[in-house]
Amino acid sequence: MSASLASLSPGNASEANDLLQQVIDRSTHLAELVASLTAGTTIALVLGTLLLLSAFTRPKRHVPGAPVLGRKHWWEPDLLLYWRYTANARTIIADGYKKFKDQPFVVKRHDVDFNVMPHKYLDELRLVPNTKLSSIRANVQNLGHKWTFTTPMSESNLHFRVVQNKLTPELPKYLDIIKKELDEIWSDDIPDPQDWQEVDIQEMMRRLAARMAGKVFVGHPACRDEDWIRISVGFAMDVFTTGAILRMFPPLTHPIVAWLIPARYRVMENLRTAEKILEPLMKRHKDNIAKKAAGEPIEEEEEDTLLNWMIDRGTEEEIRLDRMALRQLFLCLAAVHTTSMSITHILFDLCSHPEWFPVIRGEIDEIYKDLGPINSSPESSAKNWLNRLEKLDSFFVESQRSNLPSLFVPQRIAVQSMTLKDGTHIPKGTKITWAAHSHMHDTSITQDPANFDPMRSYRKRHSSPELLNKHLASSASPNSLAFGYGSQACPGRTFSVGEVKLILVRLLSDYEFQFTDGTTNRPANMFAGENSFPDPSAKLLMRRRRDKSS
Ligand code: HEM
Repeated sequence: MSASLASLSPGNASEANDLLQQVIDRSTHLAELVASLTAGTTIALVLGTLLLLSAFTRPKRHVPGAPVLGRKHWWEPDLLLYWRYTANARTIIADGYKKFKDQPFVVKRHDVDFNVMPHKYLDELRLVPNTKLSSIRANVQNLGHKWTFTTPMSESNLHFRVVQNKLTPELPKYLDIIKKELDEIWSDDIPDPQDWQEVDIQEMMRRLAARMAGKVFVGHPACRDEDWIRISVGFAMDVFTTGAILRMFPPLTHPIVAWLIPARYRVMENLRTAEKILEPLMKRHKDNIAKKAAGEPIEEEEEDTLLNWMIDRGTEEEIRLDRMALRQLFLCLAAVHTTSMSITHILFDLCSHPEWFPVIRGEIDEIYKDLGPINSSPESSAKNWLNRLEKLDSFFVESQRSNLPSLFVPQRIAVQSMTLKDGTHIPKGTKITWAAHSHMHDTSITQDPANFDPMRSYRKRHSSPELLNKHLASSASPNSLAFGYGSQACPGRTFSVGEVKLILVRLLSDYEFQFTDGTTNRPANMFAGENSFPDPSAKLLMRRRRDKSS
């Protein structure tokens, strides 16, 4: 339009006036149109534009030659693939595994392309350090990175070191500690109904897992502080919700979408509350260090918590209050829901295969007869006692195989480009993963994989003396990927297996469970993208055991 105005000669003034009038009219219409837009429409328009832009500008990091899955027609834009993935990841991944299990393939999520690697590469990549292939970067990306304030987690691995170098080596001590705590707080969270009562077993288990983790992470009395329990459960939920909503929109839109997500404001509140609770604890510990150094007496011995270990060993930056608040809540995120979901899944699996209740209870009763109650003598330390629960251990393994929290385990981001022995190139920034669920349900790996067979690992362990310490619930092996694999596999796995067993021993010894509709039909797990979880609305009926004499 500016070009046509410039071409007018002075003699054509009336024509110019007409044209000018038209311009003014149109601008007025445009102004009226803009003025008539509601805030909602404006946001929708801006988001729509960014959505389209993102679809074409999003970085694509692929292992060269890897086919892209999830497209129904060659002309489909990537945007459709992203949405299809959110609703249908399970089918897309299973199809990909069937077609391409011996070569890398790509599935597209809104924010990232997953390069699904063949199983044969697991061992080659097993010991590659996090400076080259990073698990924490992959996790932080899943959690919404800067939009959920989790990015600093990828700058230090103090959270990993404290679990690996403090909690796990001192496991016997910490299991005894949490057993005592469990006994003291049990009746706060667990009802004792004489007749069938509907219970929200998932919420009950979240609270127990949060309390157990709290006892070890921050000690008493913080572990019993309702605010601490609330944020150690809530932080994960709020971060996941924020991350999941953000993932439904392309990265270019995140600066806008993030501000519209209520859960993100709760993440901020969780972090502030953690700082308030941790500040006096950190000060007390630092004061005590100073007193000890000066040879002065300290008023009260502190508990040997993971918090104190980190203060003693972390750099100034790592133990800054805001960083410590994030680190503690991240540890809760890693520890609480994973553990509580495992217990829920085991109970659901038992209720759908109730013939296993007497078998597991029989095992528990036998150990009682041999060792007495847990911690009643030097031989009955929690670790010794729980190690003897071989059938429960095997049930746990099968329950995990059937209910993996993520279809993709492990996940890594290539911090630098690397080339594998067979020449396969992984460009810097690529997200690689393994289709753990498909692999663990492959008939060449697991016989009759659709069958829930809880004694699979028990039979394997007892098939030869060399295998007795293999195939455990806490093992991270190429065919058992629930805890990841290699040097970055879950460092808290032996602790979490101990927690799960401690809680189940008490639940199964004292109570009966069944589904609310009286059937043995397990509520189907739910999926969002690659993540899977028990149906949040699923409850159980619970009552005190009637077949127990004392
Ligand atoms: C049944 C319960 C649990 C499950 C299924 C689970 C699963 C996992 C998985 C799959 C990973 C990633 C491993 C990899 O990429 O190779 C992981 C990492 C991790 N887990 Fe666990 N975990 C559980 C309990 C715990 C507990 C109780 C703690 C702490 C006491 C813990 C602390 C961690 C930490 C610190 C990481 C490393 C995070 C990172 O730096 O990337 N986990 N876990």
